[in-house]
This record gives sequence, C-alpha cells and structure tokens, in this order.
Amino acid sequence: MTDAAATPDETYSYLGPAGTFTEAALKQVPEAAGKAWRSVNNVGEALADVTSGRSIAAMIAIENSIEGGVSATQDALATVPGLRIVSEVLVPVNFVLVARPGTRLDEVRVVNAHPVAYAQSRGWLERNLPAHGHIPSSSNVQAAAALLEAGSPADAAVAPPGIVDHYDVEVLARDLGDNPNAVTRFVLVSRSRALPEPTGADKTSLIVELPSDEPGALLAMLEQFSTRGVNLSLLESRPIGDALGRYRFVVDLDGHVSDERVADALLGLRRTSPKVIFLGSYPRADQQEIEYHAKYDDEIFIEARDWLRGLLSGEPD
Ligand SMILES: O=C(O)C(=O)C[C@]1(C(=O)O)C=C[C@@H](O)C=C1
Repeated sequence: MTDAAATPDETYSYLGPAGTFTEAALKQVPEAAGKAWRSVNNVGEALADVTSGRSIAAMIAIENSIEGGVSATQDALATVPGLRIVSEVLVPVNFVLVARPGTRLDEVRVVNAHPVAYAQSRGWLERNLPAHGHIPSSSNVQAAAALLEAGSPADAAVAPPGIVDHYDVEVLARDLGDNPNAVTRFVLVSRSRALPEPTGADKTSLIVELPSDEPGALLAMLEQFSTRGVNLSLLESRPIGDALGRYRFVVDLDGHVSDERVADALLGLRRTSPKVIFLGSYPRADQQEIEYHAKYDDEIFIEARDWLRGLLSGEPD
C-alpha cells in the first residue's frame, strides 16, 4: 500500500512500521483504502506530514482505556495550529511478549516497549519479570523489530499479537495486558476546514486554557457545559509548560458544534477563556446516539434568540 510516488492528497501517515495498532486503526477508515500509507516514527512526524501538506491526514492514538490520554498527542494538538479531527476509531489492544528464537523467559533481563504498551503490561511484567529493565520504543512493532538489530541491548519486547507475521520472533507469553478489555482510541487528523455532517451521535474535542490565578475558573468553565446540558466524556489537564502550575484542559463533549446547546457553550467558553482551540466535531466511533433533556433542544435556543431579536427590533409582543 505504500507508494513513494503518491500525491499528498492520496497519502495517509500513521505510526509504523506495518503491524502497529495505529495501522489497524487506519484499516478501519474507508477513504484510506487503496491510498498510499506512509509509516512514520512518532506523533510529531505524523502531524508535520499533515501541516506541511505531505499527507492529507494522519492516524494517531489519543486515549487508552487503561493509561488515559496519550500526552504526546494531546500536547501536539495543543501546539500545532491548523489541525482538525475528522473521525475516531476504537481498536481493542492486547499484547504478547516476544524474543529472538530460542530465548527462554528466565533469560529475559531487558524489555523493549512503547511507553503506553508498557503501562498497560506493567502488572504482568512486575509479577513475572520482577527485575526487568525497560527500554522505551517508538512503537509496539518497532519494539520487536529492534530485537533483531545487531547488538540489541534488549532480550524481549512487548508487541501486538500479529507481530509473528512480520518478524522472526517467538512468543514467550500471551495476554500481557492488565485488562483484557483494553481499548485505544485513535483519531484521524487533517487540515480540512469542512466539518463532518452532524449524525446525532457526535463528539466535539476542545483544548481550553483558563484565566490564571482566578478562583473558581475551572468551575466557571464546567458551568458553560452544565447550564446547556452538555455531557463531557473526557476532561484531562496537561501542563502548558511555560511555568509551574499552569495547565490547559483537554475536553471531549457529547454533541456537534452545529447543535445549538454545544454552539452556545462554545460561545460562553470563548468569552470566559483566554484560549479555546476547536479540534473538531466528528461521529462517535460507537455510534451511540447522544441523549439530553428536551429543554436543550435546538428549537428552544432558536425561539429564545428570535424572541430577543423581536425585542430589539421593536416587534409587537
Ligand atoms: O500503534 C501502536 O501499535 C503503537 O505503538 C502506539 C500505541 C499508542 O500510542 O498508544 C497504540 C496503542 C497501544 O495503546 C499502545 C501504543
């Protein structure tokens, strides 16, 4: 599928090499089928492909059910301008421990693993290899590929189960993940300004900075959502990085920016926060219809606006 001669509007970047969960996520995107796929080494490179116009879109991991938000992704989306999330994909993740053929489990001293995969397998590794050392890898597949490089300091790697189809490694143990139902959420990021159509089962992603040293600023932000009946599915803080104690908030909410209650909450945020980054409104991967109280229906907001317009223009009651 990789084609060096492909034009940018036919190229999708993903964290590789082939066999990663990120590649499995891209396989779920119908528009990417039959296009050129470019394997990259990290989230920054994937997003740089999109901003430079080298690729039309990039698939990146954003949240894991065990580890929470992928901080490299959250920080990149907060600082790289001009990006929009256009869709999301869920991939169940589980891991195997692999080694060069002939290695025994009791010979393993050092383990290669992507930090998010390591965090999900820590319980198993601590129980079965209590004295192991950990070398961070750029991806799950790279962790296993590096074992086969000359002079590799590692004896084993945490990798996706399909790794044996791509590399000459042997499985020493299966089901390493501490939770068998672990899921990673991926997002497809592009430069497109065109909003995906509302479906009634949508999600909106934002990054919000709060006024510094203002008591209750976080509560004031949350009130923008609660007073419009908008449910949040993710709220995480990440350091802004310019001074100790300064944080930005990563927010996912139920609904589309074209829903009146969501649009109204965004207007409130824009008035009260020094910085609001709109990352996109897009269909939820689980297609679960958003439920909210009837008092937050579009018509209620429209009626209230029309009433005010009438007052201002002197229309009779
Ligand atoms: O796509 C892969 O296989 C990766 O190595 C990346 C990644 C991630 O960044 O979260 C993807 C899914 C797993 O949760 C662990 C690692």
